Amino acid sequence: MPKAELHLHIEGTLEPSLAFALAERNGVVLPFATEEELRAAYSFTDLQSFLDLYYALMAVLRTEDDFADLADAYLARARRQGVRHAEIFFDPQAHTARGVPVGTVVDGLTRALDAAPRRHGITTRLIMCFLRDEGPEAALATFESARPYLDRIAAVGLDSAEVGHPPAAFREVYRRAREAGLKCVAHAGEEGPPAYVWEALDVLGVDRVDHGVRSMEDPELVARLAADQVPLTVCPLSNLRLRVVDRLADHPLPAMLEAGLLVTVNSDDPAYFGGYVDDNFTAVRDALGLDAETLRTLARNSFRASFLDEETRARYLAEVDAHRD
Ligand SMILES: Nc1ncnc2[nH]cnc12
Ligand SMILES: [Zn+2]
Repeated sequence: MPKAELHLHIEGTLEPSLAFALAERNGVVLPFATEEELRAAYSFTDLQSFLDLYYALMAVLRTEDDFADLADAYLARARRQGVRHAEIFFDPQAHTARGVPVGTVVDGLTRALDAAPRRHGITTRLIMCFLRDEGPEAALATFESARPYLDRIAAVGLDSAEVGHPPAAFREVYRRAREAGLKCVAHAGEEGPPAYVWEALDVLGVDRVDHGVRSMEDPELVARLAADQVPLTVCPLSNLRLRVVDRLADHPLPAMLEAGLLVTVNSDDPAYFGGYVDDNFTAVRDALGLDAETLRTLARNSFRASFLDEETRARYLAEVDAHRD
């Protein structure tokens, strides 16, 4: 099924094999002797336990080539999963903190993204995320340091440790982003309460909410999201691995669809969570008993919720309608 992926951290596509290859290339010593040892650490109790490993492993990403190789490897895999369009997050602060300039990151990623239509048959957008646990001043400094690259960036986002870091503090950086013509998204309602989703909508003015699954605890919020058809980028295998849900069979995805929300299915950090986007489609189909029409709705939603121009969006939607299993 043709689909768009709208919630994908490029750093979360760093597979153990590439991590070890880049460690070797850059002379970085990892605190794991083998790929098996590293994989054994992929047992998470919550978001923070994942983030600790996610940031640690980024030590191997140092040069423009590293970022280009990382993105190209993701795009090759994504195409095999039916992805025709990808809107890709990156975390500049996770790299500048280690002395890697934002320009190195953007140049490497855009080298792979620019080649993607002809190399992989995938169109892309780039979304620059701020690390909410680093605070609003650091986000502002990051935004200003990225100004020379904004013509290659479609949107800003907000990620990292959610609880205790509500969206409202980031009002000014989102105002500047919108003023610069960028779209706005934010992680909210993953581990954080519905109040954070309200703030993302009303204070930051986001065009999409990333995750948003805890919105289901607040009927008024559900009504608002449905009325405005605010897209939610849901990541089922991520929610399972980070213990947002105990079992995939308990996932609120069917209730979200039932409530008329514009829901999409995505992979978040596929190298860590046991599956790329089509694996997420298959997992929810099997665990939640979703039928073929519902899966097609999810694929249609992914293009409807994208930042594509209308003409390209219509072309992809026609591909979904023409698709036969
Ligand atoms: N699921 C997630 N939530 C918040 N920040 C993240 N960074 C990478 N993956 C994330
Ligand atoms: Zn995410």
